[in-house]
Amino acid sequence: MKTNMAPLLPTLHDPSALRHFDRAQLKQLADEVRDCVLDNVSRTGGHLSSNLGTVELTVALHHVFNTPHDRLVWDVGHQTYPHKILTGRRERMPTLRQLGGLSGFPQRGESEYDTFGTAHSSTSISAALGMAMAARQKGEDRHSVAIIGDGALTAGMAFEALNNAGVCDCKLLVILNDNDMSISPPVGALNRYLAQLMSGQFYAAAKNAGKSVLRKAPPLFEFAKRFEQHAKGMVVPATLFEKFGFNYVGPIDGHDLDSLIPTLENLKHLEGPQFLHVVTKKGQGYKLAEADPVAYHGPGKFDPSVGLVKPATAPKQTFTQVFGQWLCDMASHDGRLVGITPAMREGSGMVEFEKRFPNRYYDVGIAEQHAVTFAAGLACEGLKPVVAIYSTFLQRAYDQMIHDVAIQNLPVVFALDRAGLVGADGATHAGAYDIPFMRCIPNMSIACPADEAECRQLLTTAYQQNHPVAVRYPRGAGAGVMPHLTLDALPFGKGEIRRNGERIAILAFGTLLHPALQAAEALNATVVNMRWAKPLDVALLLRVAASHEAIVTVEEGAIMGGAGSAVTEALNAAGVLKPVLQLGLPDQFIEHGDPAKLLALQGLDAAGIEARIRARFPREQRVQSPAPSLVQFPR
Ligand SMILES: Cc1ncc(C[n+]2csc(CCOP(=O)(O)OP(=O)(O)O)c2C)c(N)n1
Ligand SMILES: CC(=O)[C@@H](O)[C@H](O)COP(=O)(O)O
Ligand SMILES: [Mg+2]
Repeated sequence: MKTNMAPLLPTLHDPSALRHFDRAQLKQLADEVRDCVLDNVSRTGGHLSSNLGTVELTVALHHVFNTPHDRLVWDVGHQTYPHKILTGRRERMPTLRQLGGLSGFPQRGESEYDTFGTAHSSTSISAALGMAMAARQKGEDRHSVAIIGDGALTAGMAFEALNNAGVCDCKLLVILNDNDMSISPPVGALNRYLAQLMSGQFYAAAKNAGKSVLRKAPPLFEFAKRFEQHAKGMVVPATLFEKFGFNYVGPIDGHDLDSLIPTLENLKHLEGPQFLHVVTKKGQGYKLAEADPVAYHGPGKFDPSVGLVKPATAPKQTFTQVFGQWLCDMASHDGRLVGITPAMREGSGMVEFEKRFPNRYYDVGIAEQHAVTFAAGLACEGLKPVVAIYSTFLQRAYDQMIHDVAIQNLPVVFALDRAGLVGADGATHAGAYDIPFMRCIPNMSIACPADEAECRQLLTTAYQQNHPVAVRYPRGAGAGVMPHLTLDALPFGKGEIRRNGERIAILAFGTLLHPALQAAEALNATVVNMRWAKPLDVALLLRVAASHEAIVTVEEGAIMGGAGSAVTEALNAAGVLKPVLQLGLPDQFIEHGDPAKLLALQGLDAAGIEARIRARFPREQRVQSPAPSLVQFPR
């Protein structure tokens, strides 16, 4: 709805003013916020369709609640651009997800309105419950509101929190933002249940019961009656959430401020845990995103008047695509293969696999822990599960990896996408820790392909093993070494010398082999493509160590406990005294920005690797090995 009123956003520096806006002003404000989201995301790229869907909800929340005193906890946080725009960050929106700019997610350090840092899903109810109980314990009068999507609600963690919250006496409101979408169409029994809640049949059966429940809460009953008359919203009891101990209200139209605002106002005055079911549309207000919310979930830059267009020249093949093709080829070859994704079908390159092998494809929802144990069960019965999972999301399933897969030594392949820095999503999504956290697990192996061709070969090698193996590869494209479409493997646990030089041997794990090779040209160093962080090719390492003055290890992962640490451990164990320079990601979180720039800032591009080696091992000085008397080796 466009009006002739002067724009409201430019003079709105925090949400306190909008608390006094009338309904017409709030509607105008929502329109302005939506335009602002579309305009900015089309210039920066980012999570578009989820944000277009939360505009009215955000306006209503900041209108009704006394933020930041009242706590809004957004789940995932990829839908918080309207919240950022309304909380003093509108002018910084052009910097979104860029180096030094606004984060794409809530961050406590960015604004006092960002009450809880997020980006991994399904944490909001736990965090909001913690805040609500803290308020109670401290005698503070405040509301805590968790806003969680229907996709995020599929995670076990969300249900752990509901289970706890339902018996807690505190001011907690959980808002389910139900747009009937995850990144891809939602899956599972919960989705079916939510669809039932929405169905006329359920509503008809529940309406009378709803009235009797609501009579105990007169103001809510009054507006419920009004909604019925106007057929705008409805109030029904819902067995599942009520059985968890919540007072369930909804479903209501999450784009209708006339429904949202009085509902929230009334809920504010009810005692005990409250659950509001709000129905929204992903992409609301931008026709192209409404029609294709998957494509507009996280687009790059685009012209809003045209929409997303196919690039004129085919872009370089990504590691994700290499994996997707390999998965289909291996599935054609071996009927035992099953593919599992925890809600990341597109991001993990499994769209084609689902089409071609629907009975061997499992999207288990945002449920990484379940995905891994489910794979273990499949493997017990002789199937060959491939779990495609982002490195950062595997963190959720650490115990499952140890307890259910590794201890039982089950042949599960982990296709670990987004290993290393991911760029615009920042620290929460960086695949920085997988080598350290997997390397210490007995029975696990870890392959680190240096390019696309090796990625395919090492996936085959991993698949041939009779124990768990992870193959880690980064976001996007690599050196452009395209695979042959055969299913040939590389030797298990073996590296290769890629360049013979003198003095310094650079041991590269993964795609940083290529900048390492460039650096080595200038240094005349030896370069080894190690390929495996575990098992380490110790024979090759010792051979190289014997013929060089110093070792440099390079990896796109945390230095502490990483592949470089494996090298120093192996040298120590063999009683070899050799200086080792470990290059990788430092002991700090690396924020969002262009991935190449971020790597350069960490000294992990060719120039940085060369400079750091020169600084540590100047050519004019002969490299000294550590004094043997200082080190005791066990016999
Ligand atoms: C633990 C975890 N797994 C996977 C993801 C990737 N992810 C981000 S948003 C999303 C879908 C969320 O759906 P929903 O909560 O319904 O929000 P919507 O985008 O529909 O608003 C997924 C799977 C994540 N952020 N965290
Ligand atoms: C919010 C979230 O977790 C996802 O949407 C993520 O941003 C996707 O990342 P990719 O673009 O690397 O698939
Ligand atoms: Mg959703």
